[in-house]
Amino acid sequence: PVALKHGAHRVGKRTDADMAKWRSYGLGQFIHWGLYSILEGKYNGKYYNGAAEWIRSWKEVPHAEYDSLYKQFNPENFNPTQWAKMAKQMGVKYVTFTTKHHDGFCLWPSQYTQYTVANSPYKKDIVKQVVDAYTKEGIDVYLYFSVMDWSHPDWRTDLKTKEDSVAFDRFKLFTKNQLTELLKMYPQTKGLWFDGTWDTSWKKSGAFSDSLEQHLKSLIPGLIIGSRLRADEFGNRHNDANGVLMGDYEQGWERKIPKTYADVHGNDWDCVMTIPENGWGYAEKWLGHWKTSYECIEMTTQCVSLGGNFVLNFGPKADGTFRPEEITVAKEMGDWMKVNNAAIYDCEYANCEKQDWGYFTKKQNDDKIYMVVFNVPINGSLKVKLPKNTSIGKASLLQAPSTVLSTEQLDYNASYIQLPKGMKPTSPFVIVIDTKQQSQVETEQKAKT
Ligand SMILES: C[C@@H]1N[C@@H](C(=O)NCc2ccccc2)[C@H](O)[C@@H]1O
Repeated sequence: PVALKHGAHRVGKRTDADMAKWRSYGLGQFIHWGLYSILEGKYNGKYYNGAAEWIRSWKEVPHAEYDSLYKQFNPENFNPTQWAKMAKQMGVKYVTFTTKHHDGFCLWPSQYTQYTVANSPYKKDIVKQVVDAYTKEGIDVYLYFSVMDWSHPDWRTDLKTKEDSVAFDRFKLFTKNQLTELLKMYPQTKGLWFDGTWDTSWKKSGAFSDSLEQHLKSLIPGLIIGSRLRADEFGNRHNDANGVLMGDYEQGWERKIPKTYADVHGNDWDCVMTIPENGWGYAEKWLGHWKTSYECIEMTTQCVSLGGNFVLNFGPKADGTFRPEEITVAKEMGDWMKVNNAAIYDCEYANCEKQDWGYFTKKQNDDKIYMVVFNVPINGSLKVKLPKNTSIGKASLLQAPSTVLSTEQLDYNASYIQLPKGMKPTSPFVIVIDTKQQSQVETEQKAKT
């Protein structure tokens, strides 16, 4: 292995209680809200076909125009309690909220810049209101922070000259100061979700990113920070020069989901996902397909079945309200989670091979296995293959525990589960199976002879 001073400081998953809590979440909410929400993905009557929160980078938008949008920011319908209650009903266990996106506008009254909500007509501290309201609903709060800051004169995409390095040193101190004040002002923060760290300037700042991470963790012990913050001293990101993941979980799954367990390399990970095809900030027009609650339920299940968390994004309008499509997705997911959350919360990879009818999840610290069924074969019987020497003890419906399902054993680790005759599922449902090991089976069979 390569001798590294600023690579990963741990091999394998964190084993502390704070990380165990993170690992148990299953479902989270992302919220992207900022000045881009005012433009709604369009400018001068033309629609931007990129991600709406990137509209400042569109050639049609003069930077000075964009940067003066803060003078209009006054979300009169912003009601953080309503936001938190919608999230609670949806069944999310944590929220990740944009404190500062790439445009550099701060939704908290930072003392290190004038470009903040304190200087908008709204004036009040939005981050505080979100942190307090979600914490009150029992939802853990994580803060999104973009290192890349298009508004800051000292931001550099690369460090080509001495001047670049002198400026970027000032920028790094500014970044450290802002993050320090965020953790001091909002000590309930459970973790930081970093973004905007792909440029060469940051790849050349591996040692700084390492000391910054350690500094932040000294302010809030147990703080959870993903792999997107760090670079090692050779400019490697996510995995260091020895292929070891830096940070507490892998943050590479943006708008994509791993196909197999092998793809997650034994790491903790989250998948962050948009309801439209792309775009995190509010856009008046959603281009292409946007996801139904059914698709979001399947993605949540898929992520939990591979040991990760699914974090679904909501982009409120500039006035603080959510669009109907997002309200509907939250409501319908919540209705499903109300009945089926046992297969999502505190669950992990079941180490069973994927089968056509849906996904396996397994209760952490327990042998209970859940089958979340999305596809019922025409003959109404589900073929279930379990790990070697493992067979079904009892199969029952999560939503009707007294309904025991008839199972026909094919061999030690395969069975057919027959659905009850009259059962006509109209939404994904969960079968709970108590497993038994082959040695148990043999004992029972011997007892019979
Ligand atoms: C969470 C999202 N990340 C921001 C972004 O710039 N994504 C572009 C990107 C896409 C894939 C890997 C790294 C970066 C988007 O604007 C959202 O904030």
